[in-house]
Amino acid sequence: MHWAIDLQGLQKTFGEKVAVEDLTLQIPEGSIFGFLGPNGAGKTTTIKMMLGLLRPDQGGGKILGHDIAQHSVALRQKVGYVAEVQSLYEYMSVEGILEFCRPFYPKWNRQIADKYLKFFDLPKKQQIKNLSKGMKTQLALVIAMAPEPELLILDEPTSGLDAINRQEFLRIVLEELAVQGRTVFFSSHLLHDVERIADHVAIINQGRLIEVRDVDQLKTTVKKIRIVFQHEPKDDLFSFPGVVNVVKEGSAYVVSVEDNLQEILQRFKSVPHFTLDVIDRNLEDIFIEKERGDS
Ligand SMILES: Nc1ncnc2c1ncn2[C@@H]1O[C@H](COP(=O)(O)OP(=O)(O)OP(=O)(O)O)[C@@H](O)[C@H]1O
Repeated sequence: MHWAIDLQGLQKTFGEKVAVEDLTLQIPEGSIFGFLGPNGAGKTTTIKMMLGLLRPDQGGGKILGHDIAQHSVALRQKVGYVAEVQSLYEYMSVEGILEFCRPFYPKWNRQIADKYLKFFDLPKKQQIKNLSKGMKTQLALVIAMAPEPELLILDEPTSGLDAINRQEFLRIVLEELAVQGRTVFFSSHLLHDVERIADHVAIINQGRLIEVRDVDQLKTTVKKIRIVFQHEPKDDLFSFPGVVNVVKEGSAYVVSVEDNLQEILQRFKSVPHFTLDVIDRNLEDIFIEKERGDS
């Protein structure tokens, strides 16, 4: 397996605050990877360490095979990055900044830049300082896409965009990059966006990686079973690998399952019951449960 991103024990502390703690994460080439977490979880700090913009206190890693500590130009030319807050030269015009960026990238593709300028309807002559926040994000994406990056890193890419532009933005990420087998790493706290486009997802909270999952697997094997028994079941009914949480809601037991779904269903079905329902847990449920530390 080739890893596009291979991070080993990354750690960063600001004063007393451990922003990222012993983070190890490997992301296969060609995946669309959603990096989920609430505000202050450590997403931006992780991304900045990946890009060599922040030096880790401990640990290290490789991006597209390049050591992150080396700040290599070759790596920068292969990675597109859209920051959470855009720091573009405000005095330049839209076309001016594209001309400015072009010489840094041997693979800069003018047709791609033009295509997205048109697509987002960005005014070429407009000064950057007069663009809205969403337009700046769109321009940053144009700049990140034009060099045909092997890896695109997006930090909360949709936060400044309205709903329609968000959809379009995500569609581009999917159509242009995923189809070509490039890797996309994007952070978000919007579960819905992540669920729609990511094939893998990691959840980070308080600097710690809580979970890394395959989204399809998550959707097929991670379920809740809601069951109303005819008689109170024996305690050991729920002691089975894959059962991660059991909550009593009125007369029903709601059992969170992460593995061995079929076996667990058989087990429950063999006990006299009135009703048994299998309920999907979407990322949001899982995320909230993990946040609370329920499971
Ligand atoms: N330069 C800094 N100096 C001090 N503390 C910092 C610095 N950068 C980040 N932090 C702290 O580290 C923690 C992680 O911040 P980070 O920006 O990585 O989170 P995030 O997940 O990207 O959050 P958000 O979604 O709000 O952008 C926060 O508690 C933040 O206050």
